[in-house]
Amino acid sequence: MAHATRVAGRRPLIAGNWKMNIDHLHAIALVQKVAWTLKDAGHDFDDVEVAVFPPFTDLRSVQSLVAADHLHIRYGAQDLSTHDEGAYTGEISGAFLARLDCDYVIVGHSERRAYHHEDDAVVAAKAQAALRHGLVPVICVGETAEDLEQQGPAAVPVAQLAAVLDGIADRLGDEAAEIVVAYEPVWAIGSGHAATPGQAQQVIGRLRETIAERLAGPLGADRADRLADATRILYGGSVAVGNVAGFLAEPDIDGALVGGASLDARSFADIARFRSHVVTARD
Ligand SMILES: O=C(CO)COP(=O)(O)O
Repeated sequence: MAHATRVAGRRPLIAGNWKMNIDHLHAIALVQKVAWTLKDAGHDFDDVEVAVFPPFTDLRSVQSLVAADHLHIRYGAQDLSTHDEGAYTGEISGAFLARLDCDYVIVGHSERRAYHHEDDAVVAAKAQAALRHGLVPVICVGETAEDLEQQGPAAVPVAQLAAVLDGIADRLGDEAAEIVVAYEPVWAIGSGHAATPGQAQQVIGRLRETIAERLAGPLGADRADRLADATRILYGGSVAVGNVAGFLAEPDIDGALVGGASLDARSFADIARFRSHVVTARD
């Protein structure tokens, strides 16, 4: 499938993953400031969606603020349990996240894969759990520096995505089911060395093809193609005000998953306003 131009239906998504930063009191201030900064700048939230992913303990505060002030900021959690309820100490059910009006939940972030030993089967089960509760899973994939050296850039992210798709294909038969994919090369996360837009486009183009190829069997080629065209695929890894527009100028890149720069209201708002940036350097 060739994707020369961005499909009109894919609304860009600028997502801020706060990781284990910002307690619930600071969360209110940060979300308010992001919302006000964007409102003052005339941001069109229907044109570019903005979402934050605070720690679990912040979600209730964010929910209350967003509802009370009618903010257009969307939000989600950084993780969820594979289980729905029961004796799983310390776990958080997707049902609870849905009750807090979360739209999204991140699954398979490389930090969870590395520090909590989550393998593809666990990530697939988490994506399943998200869809079970009407949450959109933001499925993270990406290669380490070692993978890159040994297998090139696309092999590991493609295999990771294929494994998750196999686990959720039965749920994606439903036309309403939605997923978001985030390509985050591990070597680019928190390093200050982002991939180039061209590198990211190359892998993300392959990820889009993988959706079409992998789901053609279970869903039929037409539905698989439609889903591949409709799925938003984000780039993450040292996204900053100065580089975001270059990524979004690529045909298959539909947004950014921002870590460090999402903790500062001004930076995150400026990233969300990428349409007002001039793209100067292209590789
Ligand atoms: O891991 C990330 C987002 O999920 C990216 O983090 P940085 O933007 O800090 O590199």
